[in-house]
Amino acid sequence: MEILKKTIEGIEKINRESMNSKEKELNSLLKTPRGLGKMEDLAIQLEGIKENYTPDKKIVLVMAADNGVEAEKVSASKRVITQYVVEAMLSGNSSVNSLAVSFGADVKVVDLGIDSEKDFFGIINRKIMKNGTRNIRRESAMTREEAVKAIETGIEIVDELAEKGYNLFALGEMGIGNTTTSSAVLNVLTDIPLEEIVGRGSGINDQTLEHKKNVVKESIKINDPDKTDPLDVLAKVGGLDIAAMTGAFLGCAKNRIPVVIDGLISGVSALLAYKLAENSRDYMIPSHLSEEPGMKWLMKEMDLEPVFLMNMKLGEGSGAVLMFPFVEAACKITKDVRLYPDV
Ligand SMILES: Cc1cc2ncn([C@H]3O[C@H](COP(=O)(O)O)[C@@H](O)[C@H]3O)c2cc1C
Ligand SMILES: O=C(O)c1cccnc1
Repeated sequence: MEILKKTIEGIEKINRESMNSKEKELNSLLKTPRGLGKMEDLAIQLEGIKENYTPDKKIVLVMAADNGVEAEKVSASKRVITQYVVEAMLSGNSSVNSLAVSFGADVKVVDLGIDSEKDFFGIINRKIMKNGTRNIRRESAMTREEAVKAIETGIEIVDELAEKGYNLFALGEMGIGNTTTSSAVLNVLTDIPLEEIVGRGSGINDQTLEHKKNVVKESIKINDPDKTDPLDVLAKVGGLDIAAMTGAFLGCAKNRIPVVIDGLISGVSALLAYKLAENSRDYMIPSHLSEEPGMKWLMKEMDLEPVFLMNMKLGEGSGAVLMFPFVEAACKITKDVRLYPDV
């Protein structure tokens, strides 16, 4: 708990003065006022995070773990798919790797609780629960201690990677069943009705969708999480993947590193980080509007606006990494564009 407490205390607001001077600089360029729209907002945000910021080393950090609720048949895929996809990621052959190569980013995967005895080559092994979380339809996913440990693991990993020079992060995940857990967390933390949140995840049919909504409803009823206590909500109906991403969002904010949000699960983790430390939102950059219905509500809740409408519904950080070239370009505007002449 000490690491989490210190991290929360260490997250500062981004620098208003630097942002104002960047805005002035952008307004002095040979273009229409605010002509570059959101690219200008991004340039201003990045300057507030760090003066003269430019991305040097870019990374998609994937938090992987299994979710006990998979036993309720809420996903189109079997539990074992978590490890198959993780193995593909580690050999450079999952969807996110394909995109990351184009955008010059590394991909690293953390095992928080993949239900497998395998020694995955190249993984960051930080297993907290050997077989993944417990089934939220029956009991708490984690104890509060386990949830805090997973958050703190996320923080520590960001610290280690920041030490190695990574200064632009995208946060993704892999864990069959995690659109169920993240929908449950979102439903408890907001007043948005379940009908508006629960979606098809990795591709379920109408009948399973109704079943999934019931599982979320019953899981919340059985665990009765305290909506005013984000850690209680996370521990009872969340997951290790969500917890570790929550920590990573906090860790990036503490290290003054910009961090891109991916889809629903990444977004729910961002929301948890925001609830734990309001200032952490200043360091977050939205990317795409996932097709999971909860995503648009989640963005509204955080007062963020996604940039891409790509019809993506995958996770892994695949939508977030698309934002990397935009971050790079935003940093260059005031370096490259001429000043407006005095005429
Ligand atoms: C082959 C495959 C690759 C994936 N990569 C990410 N996910 C995504 O799907 C899962 C969430 O959906 P649900 O809640 O329905 O299980 C997560 O693991 C997420 O990362 C995948 C899913 C599959 C099947
Ligand atoms: O929004 C997401 O991140 C998402 C959607 C479907 C499946 N997996 C992840």
